[in-house]
Amino acid sequence: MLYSAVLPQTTPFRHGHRLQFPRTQSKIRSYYYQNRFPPRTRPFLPHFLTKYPSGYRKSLLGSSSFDSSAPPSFYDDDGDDFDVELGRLLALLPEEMRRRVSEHPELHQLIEVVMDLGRKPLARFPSGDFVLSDLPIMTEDIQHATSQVGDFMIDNRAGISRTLHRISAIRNRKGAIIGLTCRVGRAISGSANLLRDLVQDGSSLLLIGPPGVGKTTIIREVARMLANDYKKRVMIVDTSNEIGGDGDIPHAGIGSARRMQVPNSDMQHKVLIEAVENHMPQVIVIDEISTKLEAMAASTIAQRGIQLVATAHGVTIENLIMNPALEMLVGGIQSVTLGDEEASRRGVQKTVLERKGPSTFMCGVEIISKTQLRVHRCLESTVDAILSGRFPNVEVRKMDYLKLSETAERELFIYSSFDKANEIIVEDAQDMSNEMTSLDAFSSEVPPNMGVDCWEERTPLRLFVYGILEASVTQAIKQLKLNDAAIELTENISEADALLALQSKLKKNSRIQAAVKSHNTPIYVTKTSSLVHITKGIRALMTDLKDGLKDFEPVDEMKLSEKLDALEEARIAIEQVVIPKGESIELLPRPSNVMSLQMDLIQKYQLEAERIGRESDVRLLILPHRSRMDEEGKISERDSATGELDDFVSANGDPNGSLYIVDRLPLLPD
Ligand SMILES: Nc1ncnc2c1ncn2[C@@H]1O[C@H](COP(=O)(O)OP(=O)(O)OP(=O)(O)O)[C@@H](O)[C@H]1O
Repeated sequence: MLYSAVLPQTTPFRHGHRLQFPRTQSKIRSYYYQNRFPPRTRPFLPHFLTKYPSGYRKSLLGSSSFDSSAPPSFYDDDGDDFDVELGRLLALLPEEMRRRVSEHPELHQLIEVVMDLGRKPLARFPSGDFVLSDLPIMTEDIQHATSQVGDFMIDNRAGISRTLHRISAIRNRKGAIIGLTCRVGRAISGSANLLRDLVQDGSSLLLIGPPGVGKTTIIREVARMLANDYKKRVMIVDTSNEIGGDGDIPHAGIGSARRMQVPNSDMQHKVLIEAVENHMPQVIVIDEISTKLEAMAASTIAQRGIQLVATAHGVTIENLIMNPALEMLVGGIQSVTLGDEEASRRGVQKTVLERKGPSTFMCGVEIISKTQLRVHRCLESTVDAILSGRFPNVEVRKMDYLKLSETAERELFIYSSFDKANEIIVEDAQDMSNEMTSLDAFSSEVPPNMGVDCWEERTPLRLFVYGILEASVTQAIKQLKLNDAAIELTENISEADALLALQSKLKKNSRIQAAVKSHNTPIYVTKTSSLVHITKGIRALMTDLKDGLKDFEPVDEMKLSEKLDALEEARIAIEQVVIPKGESIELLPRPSNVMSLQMDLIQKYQLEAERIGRESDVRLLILPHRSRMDEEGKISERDSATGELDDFVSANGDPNGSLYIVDRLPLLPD
């Protein structure tokens, strides 16, 4: 039964009011679910407050009416505690909003409620935003909500006692709260099962992912798993009380793991060290490492042999390598100048980037979505591979939630899947009660080196379309009967795998030409925007890129490495020679697009540079003061920014270059 269907049987769902629920019905449901699902595999059940004595129910409806004589932990594995906790978040909302959100079919997947003064309130669901009221939010609505939550700390976050919800405030310049983001927190049994083998091994794990992808939820479950299932002494350093929930008694979702609160986020690194020195933990769990000090503290802890499980914001391991505050987590990066002999033996530039030392973490996990992860079992090897322009070994692990019936019950199913040389192996969906069997099978079947294919195979081809209607492209994709996920249209040229453009339009846009040139993106042009030509173009690019992926991608990776190398060279030259010594310095010869990147960096330091040398020997000379560029420098810069398509074709039009001509249409006017 849906939560919304339960609500009409209750009295108005307001702060301080008791909810009524027919006892007989609850007994039937409890019996049904307890027999249907083994512990820890039961879904979140919509029956509301079924097993609490009525006096206790009242205490769950708002922090101000919280009854301290209530049992220390009301959370158990039945899942219905989530309904209680969701109720406490919804109690922050005015009645009309509460009713509308309660009637939403995705109530149990609710992510956040957003209330901004003078605007219509929104509920965020996985399927998108839903307007909760036609009336704008008023000051009283915000006051009503904030009066029921704990104190807002320096990070502008507050919680609701004994729940996992996070209430974040937006303030005006005078400090008054004018907006709230109310994030629903959940303890999800099974959410870390894809990592169970690594957790059990004692590996230190670094989880990275963008905001809201589910990092905290996974890390909370890892803490519980380690403490309860593997009987480890686990200490959580809980910077915003998000892992263990608000209040002094931690949420039952962390099991028997202990939790240290952090007075303010600047103190996180100190509390980390204190945790080790005072409480003899075997495992430390920490959410959101974001500063150099925190990264240093984490690396100190790892050196003491403590299993560390942590999260950081970022999308891929590469993002960490590029982040000066966090690069230490992966061992730190340094620029090394090789001797001529060594450079030619390795076939690389004289200056290369290398990992400085051991990584703080054994494994890295990129969280792609709530159901998909990429595991780098050996983070050090991944970093070394990225720095040297190779593809890292990576395991793709997937989990799926399947809807079982129209009653919106959910049961967790698990897939273990990976790709091996274009072959996709997906094990049968299994009931969670069999999850360990599934995982064991998975772990033993994962080949030690899965290489590039497993990474690339699942990534859709990102296409930047120029001068052609997106609707036509979508229609062409349909005509070709391609998988929906095979092509993704992107508006960001730098992340595109290919460009599909109308020839006449592309010729007129030198900015796009320069951009694709600097990213080395293959171009496909059509002479007309007819569906026939577009379809031909897409077929050609799919075939080329599929066939050429292996030859093509490593080249791009090499290019990335060269860019990193060149930028690091420029940075070191500026910071160690030009600025402190006031001397000019020549960089190594580089391709023109890489020099443009170096030039951007130099300008960020408010310095200027000249291009010197000829042909293959062109390089930048960084000047110690602001000076006018000589004519040669100006001309080269202008050329790269506004170069004609003709130049571009002559530079890239060879069969091994990045220019592809659809249906052999000539690019230049006949
Ligand atoms: N496996 C899951 N199934 C359903 N909902 C989930 C799952 N994992 C997380 N969520 C929900 O998604 C939202 C975001 O999760 P969470 O706070 O863990 O993300 P996060 O990556 O830590 O975010 P941030 O970086 O902003 O702190 C929450 O409402 C959470 O309850």
